[in-house]
Amino acid sequence: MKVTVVGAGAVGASCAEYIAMKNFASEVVLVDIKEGFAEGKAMDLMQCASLNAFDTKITGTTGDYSKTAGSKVAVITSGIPRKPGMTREELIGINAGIVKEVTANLVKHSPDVIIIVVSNPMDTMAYLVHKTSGLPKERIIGMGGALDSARFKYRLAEALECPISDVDGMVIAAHSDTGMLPLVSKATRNGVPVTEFLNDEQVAYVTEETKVGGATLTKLLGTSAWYAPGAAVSVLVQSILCDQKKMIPCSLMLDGEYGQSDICLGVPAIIGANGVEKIVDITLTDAEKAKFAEAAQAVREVNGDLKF
Ligand SMILES: NC(=O)C1=CN([C@@H]2O[C@H](COP(=O)(O)OP(=O)(O)OC[C@H]3O[C@@H](n4cnc5c(N)ncnc54)[C@H](O)[C@@H]3O)[C@@H](O)[C@H]2O)C=CC1
Ligand SMILES: O=C([O-])CC(=O)C(=O)O
Repeated sequence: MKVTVVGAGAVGASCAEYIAMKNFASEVVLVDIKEGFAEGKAMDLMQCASLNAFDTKITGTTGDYSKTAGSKVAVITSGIPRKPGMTREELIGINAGIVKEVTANLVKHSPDVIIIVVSNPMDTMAYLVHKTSGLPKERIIGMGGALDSARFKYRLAEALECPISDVDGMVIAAHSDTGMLPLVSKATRNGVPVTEFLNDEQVAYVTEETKVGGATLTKLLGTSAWYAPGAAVSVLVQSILCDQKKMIPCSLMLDGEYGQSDICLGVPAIIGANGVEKIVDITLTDAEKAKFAEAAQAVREVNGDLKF
């Protein structure tokens, strides 16, 4: 099955690389606006095929969306990343126009496509795709929670001084420095609540470092991260293409779930061949419910800046 990745920059190329390396897609089409850039990235990646033993065909195009026709999944990574000191929300002015235009081109050539939105501010960009694409809500997925949960597990394992594979945990709510909600109450080390091992100070450190995970990397790198974002997208794409029905937190259009409507926010969902197969309603503590509502309010304000 064919996957399109729009934006052949840092995140887009990483998405294409991880998808190809996992060898579950027949073709990945990279699209970029910069002349020759997607073609070059595709060629470089294809020259890894014999070295890394994958058969996925990777092609590139400068803006010719006819090459994306019949895509099962399209990933939108086009747009600018933040620089140190910026918030994701500050990217809305440039990225909204790009995401809207790219969405229209994708849907024109692949009316049955499932869109994964990566460009920031992601929750608002996912909302924009809902409002402008005409696609059913099951076929629009914002990627944030998969990445934020991976960062949560990284920080938990660091605090617990244990392998990351011993740790489980999930981050929901907004993909923003203040609106992320790492669910400490549900995080475990081999099934045992992490709160049995970590004191309040350690828990507060893990929570805060998780929330600013993207900002920390942006400060270190001078631009935002790409390896873990690409890997997180590849997990979502694989769950769709292979109908794995994994439970993954994603930014989805809510219609009463978690007390919210007409907003995209990170919630756990079953992701399979049809896209979003079910939003999973989990029990939150009162404090978590309050934080979820606070995050929703902040995202709603950013959504208010959109012009359709
Ligand atoms: N949701 C998430 O978890 C994450 C989101 N991001 C976001 O992903 C986006 C991309 O980040 P990077 O790849 O680091 O940026 P980048 O600058 O390396 O790549 C972006 C690419 O988009 C292309 N582009 C711009 N306008 C286009 C258009 N109209 N059509 C096709 N291509 C176009 C550019 O030419 C560039 O190659 C940013 O908005 C960033 O904030 C990044 C990491 C994680
Ligand atoms: O931090 C950023 O701007 C990019 C992003 O969303 C992330 O890495 O989580």
